[in-house]
Amino acid sequence: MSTTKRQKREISFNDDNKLTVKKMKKSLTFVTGNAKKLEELIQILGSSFPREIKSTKIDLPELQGEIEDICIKKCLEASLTMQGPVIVEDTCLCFNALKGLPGPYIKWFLGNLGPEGLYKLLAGFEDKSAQAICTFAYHSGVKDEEVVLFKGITNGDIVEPRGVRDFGWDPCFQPNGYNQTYAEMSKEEKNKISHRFKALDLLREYFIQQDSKM
Ligand SMILES: O=P(O)(O)OP(=O)(O)OP(=O)(O)OC[C@H]1O[C@@H](n2cnc3c(O)ncnc32)[C@H](O)[C@@H]1O
Ligand SMILES: [Mg+2]
Repeated sequence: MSTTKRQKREISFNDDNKLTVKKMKKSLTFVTGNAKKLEELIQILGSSFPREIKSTKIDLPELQGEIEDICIKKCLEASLTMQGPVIVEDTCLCFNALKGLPGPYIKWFLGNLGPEGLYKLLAGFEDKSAQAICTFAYHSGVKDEEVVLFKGITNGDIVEPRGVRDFGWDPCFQPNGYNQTYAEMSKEEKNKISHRFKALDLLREYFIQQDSKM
């Protein structure tokens, strides 16, 4: 094993003058311009996650294209900027009646139309169903290593906005099997079923396995 991959250890003497060796968590930087995403990530991963999460607020450029390509490019950009292990995330809201649009362009639709406008976009369609898709991308920071993707999807309907307005399109997304929008649910409840939770669950498993090999 190369020394760069070996887990750092903290060596100290305890009260009885015995030598203790504590494994130090390796860090992982979440690069995002969105404070709400970071807040949810911290709540979902909790303190048992094997890496220490750091964050840097950078609004990375997002190229047009398929979700996977957008995430891979965004992640490589972040890795180059940070020169170390990074994760980035891209969230899409895909209306089935519109064949998946706005999809990755939801930020611009939301910014211009607001949750009301998103609901009205589907006025002419009977099908109000939508998919909330969260894709996390990880890069180790090591040149030539590949980006790893983790995707979570929650299905639901686009409804007339209800609930608090503190995070994006939450007021107009009602997950299947619930009569509350994401914005009407408590944060704990949203974080148990959300697109972000599902993606982070896969990411958590990946790091538990990776770090247990060290
Ligand atoms: O820097 P990044 O991580 O890219 O943050 P961003 O705010 O630019 O985020 P995206 O590019 O992924 O665009 C997704 C849009 O959807 C919004 N959004 C993301 N996750 C959401 C969630 O769980 N509920 C409601 N709105 C969400 C977010 O505020 C953006 O307007
Ligand atoms: Mg963005």
